[in-house]
Amino acid sequence: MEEKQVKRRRIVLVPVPAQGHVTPIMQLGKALHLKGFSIIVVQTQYNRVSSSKDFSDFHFLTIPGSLTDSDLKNLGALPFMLKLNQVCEASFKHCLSQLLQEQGDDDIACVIYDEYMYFSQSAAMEFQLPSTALSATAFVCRSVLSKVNAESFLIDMKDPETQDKVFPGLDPLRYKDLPTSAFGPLESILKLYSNAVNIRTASAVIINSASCLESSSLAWLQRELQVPVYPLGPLHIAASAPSSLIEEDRSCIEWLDKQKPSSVLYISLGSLALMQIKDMLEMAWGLSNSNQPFLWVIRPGSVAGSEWRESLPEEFNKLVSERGYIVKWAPQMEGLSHPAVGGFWSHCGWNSTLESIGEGVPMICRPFTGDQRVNARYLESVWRSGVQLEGELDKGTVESSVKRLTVDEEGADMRKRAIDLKEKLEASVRSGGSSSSSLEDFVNSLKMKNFM
Ligand SMILES: O=c1ccn([C@@H]2O[C@H](COP(=O)(O)OP(=O)(O)O[C@H]3O[C@H](CO)[C@@H](O)[C@H](O)[C@H]3O)[C@@H](O)[C@H]2O)c(=O)[nH]1
Repeated sequence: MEEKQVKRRRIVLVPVPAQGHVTPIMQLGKALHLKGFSIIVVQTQYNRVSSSKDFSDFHFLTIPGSLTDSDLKNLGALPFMLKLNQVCEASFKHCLSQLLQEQGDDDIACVIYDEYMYFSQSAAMEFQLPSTALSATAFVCRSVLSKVNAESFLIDMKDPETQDKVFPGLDPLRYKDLPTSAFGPLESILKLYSNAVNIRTASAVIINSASCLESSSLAWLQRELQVPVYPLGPLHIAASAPSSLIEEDRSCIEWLDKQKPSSVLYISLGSLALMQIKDMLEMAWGLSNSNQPFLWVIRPGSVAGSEWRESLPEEFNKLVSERGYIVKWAPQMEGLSHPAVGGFWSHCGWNSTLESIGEGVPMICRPFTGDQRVNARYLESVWRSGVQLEGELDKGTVESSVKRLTVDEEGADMRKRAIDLKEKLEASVRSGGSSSSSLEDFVNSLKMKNFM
């Protein structure tokens, strides 16, 4: 007898073309696919996820973005995002209209877009399709974007006296911890923030965090945003979906296999951070003096000036061959879950933060920009599973913080707290946990006709 094919309703995903944003939206896609939806990923031609075996059931479409080579070379990340929003709206509308012609408007359950791809929301509205914004940051960062008037905040920040003060209502965050960006001019920051704050016009908001990590910020958002807020994180535990845009060097896992349990410091600064050679040398010497083994991800283009290898002293190269391992890109999740890894030196991007907490690994926090300072402050002062390095980087501080994390009693205490958080996060995505129930609620809301 012929098996009757059950028709799946479709969900359209619109990722930002950058690793830290692609990762959570693809994990969300995987989680929703497991709930019975068919997934269409609409990407621009910049930085695309490929339809690997992990996404063989997903359908991938590309919309033209029409940015010039000079735009791509010269625009910083924020002006790039603003421009992308201008140039993609028409092509996305065309794409949606074609999808609707194929099967009828009842068939698309929702357009889920990264909050910085806000052109998707106006396109969805034109076709009267429900839309949901995905926020790839912590609840507290999302609430900062809504609570802080960016214009007056940036003026206050010009006064050096203000920087160390706690921002009213955001304790323990200080002015200097709030998300500013080194990526673009003031004007772009204000525009992008104010557009992203328009998240209220979406039908709902999904956030990649869990209530056990930051319950009061979640409660504030649920009160203030006036649209349903679904905390579904950590998405990487809810649904594994490897979506690396850069080729992973798996040889580092073999190297980790040969190291002692909890001895290695894993160092990675995510997909965007740019490091100065001066800081890199201080790190190298501090690591050298700490006597701990290390696995260091040095992504091409992540060090200002291409001659970093030549800038390293010969002794450091010797040290790397004896006690360290350098790769261009690692399978990070596998690395963090490896028994040899005892600590993580991170820029505190939100994915890395969740992945580290999710594996019970304590952190050395050296944030660069944007939300990373908020995450670092929370890791040190709220979750108490990290130490933050502030001010000028020098080899003495690097050495002592590596020892604090991997050798001292303080590191063992941080590890205990990190493991406690890991257990709570795992419980939140298990059936009946807060994030798992929230996913059920979101899926049920998609079945209702009035979800708009
Ligand atoms: O060798 C590596 C290094 C990183 N990763 C992965 O790359 C992702 C990096 O994401 P994240 O830690 O969030 O850093 P960024 O790439 O810097 O992410 C941007 O986007 C994030 C989400 O909005 C923000 O929190 C950050 O501040 C912003 O810089 C993570 O999933 C890592 O597992 C690898 O797989 N291999």
